[in-house]
Amino acid sequence: MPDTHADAAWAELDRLAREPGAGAIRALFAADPDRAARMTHRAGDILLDLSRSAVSPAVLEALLALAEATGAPGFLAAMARGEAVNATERRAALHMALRAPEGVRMRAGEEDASAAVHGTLAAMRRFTAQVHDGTLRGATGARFTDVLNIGIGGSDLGPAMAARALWTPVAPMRAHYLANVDAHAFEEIRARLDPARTLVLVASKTFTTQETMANAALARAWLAQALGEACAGAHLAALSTNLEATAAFGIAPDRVFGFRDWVGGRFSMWSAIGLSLALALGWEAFARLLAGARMMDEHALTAAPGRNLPLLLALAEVWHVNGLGYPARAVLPYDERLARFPAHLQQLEMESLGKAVRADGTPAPRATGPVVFGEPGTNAQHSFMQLIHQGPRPVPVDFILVARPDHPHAESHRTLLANGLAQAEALLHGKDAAAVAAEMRAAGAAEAEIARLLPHRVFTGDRPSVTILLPRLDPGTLGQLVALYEHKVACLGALWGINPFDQWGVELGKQLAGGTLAALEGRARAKDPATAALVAEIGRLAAQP
Ligand SMILES: O=P(O)(O)OC[C@H]1O[C@](O)(CO)[C@@H](O)[C@@H]1O
Repeated sequence: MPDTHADAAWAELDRLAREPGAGAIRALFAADPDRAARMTHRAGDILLDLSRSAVSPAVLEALLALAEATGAPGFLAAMARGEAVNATERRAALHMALRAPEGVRMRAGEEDASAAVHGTLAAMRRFTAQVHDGTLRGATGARFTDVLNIGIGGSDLGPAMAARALWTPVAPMRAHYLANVDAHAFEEIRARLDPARTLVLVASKTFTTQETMANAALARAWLAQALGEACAGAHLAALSTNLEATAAFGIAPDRVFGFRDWVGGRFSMWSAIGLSLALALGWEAFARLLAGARMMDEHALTAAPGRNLPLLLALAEVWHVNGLGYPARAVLPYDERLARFPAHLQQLEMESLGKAVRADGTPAPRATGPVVFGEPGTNAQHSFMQLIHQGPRPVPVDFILVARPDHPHAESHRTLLANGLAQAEALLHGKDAAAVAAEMRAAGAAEAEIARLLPHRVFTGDRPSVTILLPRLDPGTLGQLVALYEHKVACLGALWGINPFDQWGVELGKQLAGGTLAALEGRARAKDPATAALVAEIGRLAAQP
């Protein structure tokens, strides 16, 4: 579609944003008693309630016109066709191939992506079975009980999140995740591990990431010291696209599980990067995770725009960010098992959408990805929710609720859900001055006291949220949930015209770290005066007894 169509769609959204009452959500409910039902959509096991978003029927129409004009649904289709949608790096973004069943053939350019994927899955499955049945053991003959995944960013966050969400005490192995180059993290994890029973996975797409290589060296030295130099290899495997580097690190080729450059780091938990999940949760669980994601892929690729969950989620974000100017969004899973889900989304969304330049190199004329942060409810309520209820700028919230718990404490679960539902209600309805005054009067407060506290106790309301409801948390529903957000990110890339699959913004700090390391080691002087002064002070403090 020519840009003029997109310009016209944006102009209509800008016009709607200037209308009095834009963003007034209670008025939308007042105007339409069926809004809750009308704005609730389902796909697979997922229910998405957009009724408490600030999207009005007119805004939705304009947003759908924008989706058509920017070719957002077509962008997902181009991804699935293996086109080089990652324009700056001239690559496909074919994570959908990682969860496509055998028989569905997907290509990345000339390459038969599906053949590569199923070859790796078969190798991962064999390896997992051999570890579980004891065919593959540690150097002392002990069975592996623990898997330590060493990786960072996309080589850590997705698997760490899913392991936390899905692990149960009856699972075949325990999984541990080491990401930070801060060796306090290594020391803390190794204190929990028996090297004789630990399988170490070095997870790095590039196999050059400084943090991961440093931690891998620490882990190998730990294994060598405990078991002998020659035995360390029996405890190591690699998950990477860089087979030369894994060989140089000394990992035997049959211990290397590969993937291709058309798998972006933050979309890679379905690839060999997910091996820790297969080991810790069992192959069936990993397969169900993939199948869940596949279900969402099919929905995203085939559902009409007005019923397409990832697209609708993306469109609501466009309205909140561009129409109403809300610069952040909070993600609140009301399920402790999803404690790392916000961290996964932080990378998925902010590394993908934190761009000020469009895919064609021109400046993005509008705001793009918002700040994303979150914590599990109810903990968040006793932390940053004050700002979300009463801060000057609304922060839309994604509430994620799970209907059925996997524990026997029904009352705790009802309390948890009641809190999540109540937060969404409080954000929407707020509490006006009359209600506050009446409440205080009923409690016997003096008029002067009411006047003094009234401004502090008023809630404006009309603060947007969306609610995602899962029937239960299991590999299938988690796969659907993660893929929902992956496709939302891709849709936003298309809507904003930015490339959601590159991440040049992380390069500069990496480059400068080399120079600052030289300064810390006394081999060079830091160029930046503030860094030079801090390096000197660090040296002085570190030398103190
Ligand atoms: O898997 P690798 O190559 O070690 O990279 C880890 C992470 O580093 C980044 O490239 C940048 O932080 C992420 O995109 C990626 O997930």
